[in-house]
Amino acid sequence: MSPTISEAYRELPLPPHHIVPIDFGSLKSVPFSHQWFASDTQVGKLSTPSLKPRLDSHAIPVVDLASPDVLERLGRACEEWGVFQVVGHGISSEELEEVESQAERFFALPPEVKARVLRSPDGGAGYGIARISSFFSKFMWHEGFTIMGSSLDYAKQIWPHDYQHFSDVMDEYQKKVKNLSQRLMLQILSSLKVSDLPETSSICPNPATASTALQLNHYPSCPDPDLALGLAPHTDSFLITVLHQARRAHGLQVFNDRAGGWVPVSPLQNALVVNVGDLLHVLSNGRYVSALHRVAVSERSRERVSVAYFYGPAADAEVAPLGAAAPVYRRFKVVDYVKLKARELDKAMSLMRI
Ligand SMILES: C=C1C[C@]23C[C@H]1CC[C@H]2[C@@]12CCC[C@@](C)(C(=O)O1)[C@H]2[C@@H]3C(=O)O
Ligand SMILES: O=C(O)CCC(=O)C(=O)O
Ligand SMILES: [Fe+2]
Repeated sequence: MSPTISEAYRELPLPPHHIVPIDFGSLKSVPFSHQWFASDTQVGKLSTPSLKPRLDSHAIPVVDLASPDVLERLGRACEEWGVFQVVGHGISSEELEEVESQAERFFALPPEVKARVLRSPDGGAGYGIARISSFFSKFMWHEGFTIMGSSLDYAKQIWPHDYQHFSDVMDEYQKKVKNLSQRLMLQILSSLKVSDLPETSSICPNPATASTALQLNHYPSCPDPDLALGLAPHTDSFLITVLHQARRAHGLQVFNDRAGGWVPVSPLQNALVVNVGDLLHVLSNGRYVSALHRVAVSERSRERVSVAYFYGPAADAEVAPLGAAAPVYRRFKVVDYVKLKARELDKAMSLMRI
């Protein structure tokens, strides 16, 4: 049997307080455990003096997949930002809204029902706090539900007599967003203009063996948004992430060197946000940036939901810079990188440098 991404977490089980979220619904103020100060948001070299973004969001590229110069636009967006919004992606707004409302339906359940699908201490999928939480001294204003593969078994545990709809919606969405991810990956890889791309084997990647995860994110309404942080700064690990953020749900910010700070990624009607992940950064030999991003809790008494789809090569596939005369990253197995990141977080990428 080939390894799966979840197996990467076997060696590093998390304690329960890094799995089970607090009962946000019962809180009238932000507990000390969830109050962030400037020094808490330091991740490696990047510290953030304030949660207020410094710039406006117009700079984030919007790429229409139907535009004739789509490859050039994708390439530039990946190189300069590592994040962009796609329109003309073919997934209908009805479908996105349905996924969003099923996610809301799940998060609205009482804590003891959500606990039926709790992530296991040594696993990757299930309900709980984001895995990166263990690297920070404060907890995030966030709960998540990671689905790997079909959501049917989870749905049966959550709604024993009414599981079909949730499961149909989530699995149908995974199919569509997987097709979109594959299409984007092929275009992004051709935007790299590498002369001899390997066959659609491991790296390209092969949709039949790809590592995928659907992550439902919930940022509950918060009594004091200035004190809390939705999701701490991180880069996504796989090749690309395709994210749907609910309308009017501000909060996602991306760090950009050229812009000199945090830039909000404002929700755009019918657009999906695409992030370059660590593995695409490696394939491009460092040319495409794996975007550092975070989520601020922007508004009082407004909750926020987002749905992220992570797309990567098979867990046992090998990744290395494509066609680079002077590679700056070693060749490594995807599963080994996920293990290393579980231990080292933001240091993992530089440990793979030659
Ligand atoms: C398939 C993935 C991708 C994961 C790990 C695993 C399951 C859940 C994903 C997230 C979702 C929340 C942010 C993140 C940083 C986290 O803590 O869990 C992501 C992480 C990654 O991109 O590394
Ligand atoms: O909720 C968001 O906008 C971002 C979520 C995210 O970064 C993630 O799931 O990795
Ligand atoms: Fe992310």
